[in-house]
Amino acid sequence: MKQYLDLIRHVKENGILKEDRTGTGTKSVFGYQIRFDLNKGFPMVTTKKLHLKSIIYELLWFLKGDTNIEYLKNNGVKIWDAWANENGDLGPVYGHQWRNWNSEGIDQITEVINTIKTNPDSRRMIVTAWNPSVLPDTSVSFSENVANGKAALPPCHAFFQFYVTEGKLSCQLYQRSADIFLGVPFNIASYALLTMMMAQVCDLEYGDFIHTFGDAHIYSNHSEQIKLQLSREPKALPQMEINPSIKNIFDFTFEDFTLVNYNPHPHIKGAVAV
Ligand SMILES: Nc1nc(=O)c2c([nH]1)NC[C@@H]1CN(c3ccc(C(=O)N[C@@H](CCC(=O)O)C(=O)O)cc3)CN21
Ligand SMILES: O=c1ccn([C@H]2C[C@H](O)[C@@H](COP(=O)(O)O)O2)c(=O)[nH]1
Repeated sequence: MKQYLDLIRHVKENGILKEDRTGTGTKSVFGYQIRFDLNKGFPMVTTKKLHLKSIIYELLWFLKGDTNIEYLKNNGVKIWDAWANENGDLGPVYGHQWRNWNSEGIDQITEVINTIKTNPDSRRMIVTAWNPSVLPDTSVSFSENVANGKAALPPCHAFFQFYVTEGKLSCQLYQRSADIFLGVPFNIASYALLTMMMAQVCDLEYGDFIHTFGDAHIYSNHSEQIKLQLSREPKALPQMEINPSIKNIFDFTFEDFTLVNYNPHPHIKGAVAV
């Protein structure tokens, strides 16, 4: 995961100190891109141990169109707890926009798969979670926004596009805001996995995952953790094995994924900025 360590070094060396919504403070750059050839191993950060279970269940939860944390909780995933209301709702976040955009019945995932299969040269194979009509009012609480039909948080991984060439499927993500220590390792693995799942159900080989960043930041309370990661020697990438019999994107279950040869350095704790 040289690409991830290079991103960290780039922000450490070129980042500007910047205040942020959470009041934590960040070192930030605007605009950066990394690329992973999905045939060269599964892009899981190895300089700290990642909780793959949370990544897989979160992705399956997005694909279900679910926006209540109950499913995540039932599977031991806590990463969205801080933003949900007392009923576990987050408002119309990622899953809602992917499967039922703007509550208009537009299933962007089904539509993009149909286009990949029937018109792979299309330059319009896009899924957008960004929906200006449900952006939260930052002067009120997360739960008040949810009560008003708004999203608790606007999407960070906001917009992605597919591309087919030589029988391979690639995906590029635009992430408007990126927490380099906590969020980004999850986001890389999640979109790499989504690209591989999409390739399998469209009978295509794996291409690249390209990750484009807007505001890429290191929170001030993550600088020791980041330093520790840079001191560690990266390990070889693991491989992700996916049950080859699944041919419908909505049929995948947790048991269909097996990560092999993942030998990371130990986990590093860090507080999440809310
Ligand atoms: N500040 C911030 N950073 C984020 O990455 C983030 C948000 N907020 N808000 C919305 C989602 C939630 N995401 C999160 C939230 C928490 C962890 C986290 O605490 N990770 C720990 C524990 C992992 C686990 O329990 O599975 C980690 O060590 O990776 C990761 C991603 C990504 N997003
Ligand atoms: O998938 C995700 C979701 C969130 N983040 C980070 C990026 C920011 O640090 C916060 C969101 O705060 P905003 O003020 O809305 O930008 O969460 C992430 O890295 N990945």
